[in-house]
Amino acid sequence: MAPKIRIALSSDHAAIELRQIIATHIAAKGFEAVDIGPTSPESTHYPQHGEAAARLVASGDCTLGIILCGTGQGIMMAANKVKGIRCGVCADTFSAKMIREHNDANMLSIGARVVDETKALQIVDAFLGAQFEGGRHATRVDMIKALEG
Ligand SMILES: O=C(CO)[C@H](O)[C@H](O)COP(=O)(O)O
Repeated sequence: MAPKIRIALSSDHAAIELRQIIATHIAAKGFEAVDIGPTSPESTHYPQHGEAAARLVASGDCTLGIILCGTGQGIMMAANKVKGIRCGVCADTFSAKMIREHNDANMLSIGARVVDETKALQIVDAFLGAQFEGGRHATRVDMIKALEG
């Protein structure tokens, strides 16, 4: 049997419940959910959680990552500071599909205060179900990589 694709998950306090729902959802779909928390509802700082998930992806420990905060924006900004990470915030399924197909995104960010559970799971499915198309998009992704220095 092929090893399960490992998906890193993290969030801040604004998205704990939704993150856990997503972890259960993707595990039911056959992925390995590597949920690194937090589990406490205490207020915390999204940069550290974004970085932690991003490092799992950048190191190759996990293939993809899904991160959440209130808007999805701050944790996305933090994750994108880690070399090798291409993370987009999505509030719709079209964008979630396109960041994989055109941008070769390896992380998805979702705002738990922006979308409801149903939409969030649709976004996750769109992201995980899409594949990078390569071709002309590879040229552009290489240009993004070149900006990393
Ligand atoms: O969305 C976020 C970052 O982009 C955070 O979840 C949000 O800023 C947290 O706010 P608060 O401390 O008021 O719960």
